[in-house]
Amino acid sequence: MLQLEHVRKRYADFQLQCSLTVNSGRITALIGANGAGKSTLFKAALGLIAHEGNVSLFGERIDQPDERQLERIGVVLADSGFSAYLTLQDVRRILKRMYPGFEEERFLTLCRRLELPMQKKIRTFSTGMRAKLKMVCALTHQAQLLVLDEPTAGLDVLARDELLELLREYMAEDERRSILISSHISSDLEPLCDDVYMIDQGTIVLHEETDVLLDAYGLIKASDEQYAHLDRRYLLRVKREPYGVSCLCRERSFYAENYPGLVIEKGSIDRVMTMMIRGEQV
Ligand SMILES: Nc1ncnc2c1ncn2[C@@H]1O[C@H](COP(=O)(O)OP(=O)(O)OP(=O)(O)O)[C@@H](O)[C@H]1O
Repeated sequence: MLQLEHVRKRYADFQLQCSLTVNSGRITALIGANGAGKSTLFKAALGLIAHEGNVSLFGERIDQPDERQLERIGVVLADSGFSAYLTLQDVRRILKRMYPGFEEERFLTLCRRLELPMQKKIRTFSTGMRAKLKMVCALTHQAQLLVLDEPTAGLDVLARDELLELLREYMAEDERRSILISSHISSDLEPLCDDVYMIDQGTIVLHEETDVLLDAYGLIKASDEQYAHLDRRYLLRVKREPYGVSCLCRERSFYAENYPGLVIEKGSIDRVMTMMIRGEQV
């Protein structure tokens, strides 16, 4: 559905250099700290910034998506939005002109469901209301692919939950749809996404299926002596701790079976991400 191959973008103090694939029917998450390069990757994928490397969208190599392709993508970007002087009635009219597939009824229903007032100017909207509006716009023109950069940024836990539910409903409606979504709140993405890409300083440091990450990865907490005897085959990162070392491993069950008494915690996106960035290569 969307493929980035060796995409490179250079700024004065930063370089993005990555490959990433969003497959049909999948929710793919891009996780990274502030400044890791998430927005730059999204902009490169959408042809909003010049870059090297290849981007394919809906099976076609593109420099910039054309109108026809854009109609098939629902986008939320950090710095996108409508003029603050418009109302949702205005937005409804604009979307109707922009998108042949605009679903007016769904737009109205979602605005009601998310308690977005039709008559008020957007400048009176709170941060959360603006975030909800962006999502409504992305969800109401029969897009096949959603590209969502931090769609839940600035939202409280209830509002985040509401938007994540909308994404689940969107996917349930058609099994060929896909989502690329970024966030630095990994608890939002863990139950939602099928694939996780972790990005650090412009480079993808890990790509894994979420199920594999949660089932097979683990965090070993070992004394120096225990560490000295550990089989290193599946150790990915190690970090010094007051009690000895913590190690990120794959094949958690291998260590559990072969080293009884060793403390091994289950993997989570946060734990894996922290170790991939802060830990040292084994
Ligand atoms: N137009 C630009 N000119 C120069 N540097 C830029 C530009 N846009 C982004 N950068 C730099 O690229 C790096 C990555 O920025 P980017 O916005 O992609 O990160 P991010 O992962 O989206 O961060 P955040 O989570 O804080 O939004 C940063 O160091 C940023 O300063």
